[in-house]
Amino acid sequence: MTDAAISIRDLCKTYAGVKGGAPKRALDGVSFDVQRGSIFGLLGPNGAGKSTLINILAGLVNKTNGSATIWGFDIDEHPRNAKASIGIVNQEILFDPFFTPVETLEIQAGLYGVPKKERRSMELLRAVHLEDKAKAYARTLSGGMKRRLMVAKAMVHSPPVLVLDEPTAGVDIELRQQLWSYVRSLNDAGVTVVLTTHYLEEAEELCDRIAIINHGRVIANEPTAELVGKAQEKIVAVTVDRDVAALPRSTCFEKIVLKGARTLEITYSKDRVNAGEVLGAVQAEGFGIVDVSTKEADLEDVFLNLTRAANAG
Ligand SMILES: Nc1ncnc2c1ncn2[C@@H]1O[C@H](COP(=O)(O)OP(=O)(O)OP(=O)(O)O)[C@@H](O)[C@H]1O
Repeated sequence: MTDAAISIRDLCKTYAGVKGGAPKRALDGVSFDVQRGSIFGLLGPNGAGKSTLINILAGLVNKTNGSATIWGFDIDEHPRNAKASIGIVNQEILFDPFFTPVETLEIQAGLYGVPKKERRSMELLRAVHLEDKAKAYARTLSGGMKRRLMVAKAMVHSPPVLVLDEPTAGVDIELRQQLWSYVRSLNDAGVTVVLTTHYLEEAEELCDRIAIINHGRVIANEPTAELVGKAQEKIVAVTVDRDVAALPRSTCFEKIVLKGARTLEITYSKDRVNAGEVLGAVQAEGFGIVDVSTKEADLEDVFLNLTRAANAG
């Protein structure tokens, strides 16, 4: 029995080849835990295996090997309890366009066996800012509204774990912010959240911990701050005391470009040199330093470095 919200061990999935084609190994021994109460990010390039993993948790895809528990319930031994413990928002928008949002939620609650007096369809619609659309046909909702209805639909049975598979694809910035603030409020209320996203800044902003999956394998699984700290390349912008006629040279610099008459943008590898050495190299070329600013590495850098390294290895 594990205390994790989700616990995955050695999960493998091989899809049979279509029409005599080669079988496809989509998950190749994936293991990780999602702590209760956290927001966990699952990142990876297209085709990495994220949807396969989520569909196994949802009971929509049969795993080839390995095990998974949701809220302590093994998906093979206690599939009903495991399913009741998780709400999943899929990439595709799925609901009957002829039902209204409130009907959609009532039907979903019925499917999960939520008794009528425990249903909270209007409360959920209010939370996702769709109260005034409660009785409109779902087909008349905008893309962003449909997406938010999907989130409300995933929450009808009040699961302790909410999984969002690429929930903001095609959602504009304002609605995305609204969606995230709702996800945050659910998390504040104790719901464990797992999300897959291609928006790295978003994962960086929202997630406590991030796992990166590539070609069906986990290549990183760390607290967000540590993962971001892993980016090796740093950029420092240095403003010098006179116009730069010729760029200074040094083995400390990975790259140097002139930004305006007196500002140098220098990329350096922080596992090789430190900022002091970089500035010293500029001074050694006869420049006085007037101002300095650094750019922190973001997740995009880490992600590219890790996937590049994993692909090369
Ligand atoms: N039903 C299937 N039959 C055969 N191969 C499949 C099937 N579903 C997925 N795959 C393959 O398995 C691999 C993983 O796909 P999956 O959809 O899990 O990736 P993903 O990380 O979710 O990608 P994306 O972000 O594009 O959705 C891909 O190579 C995909 O082509």
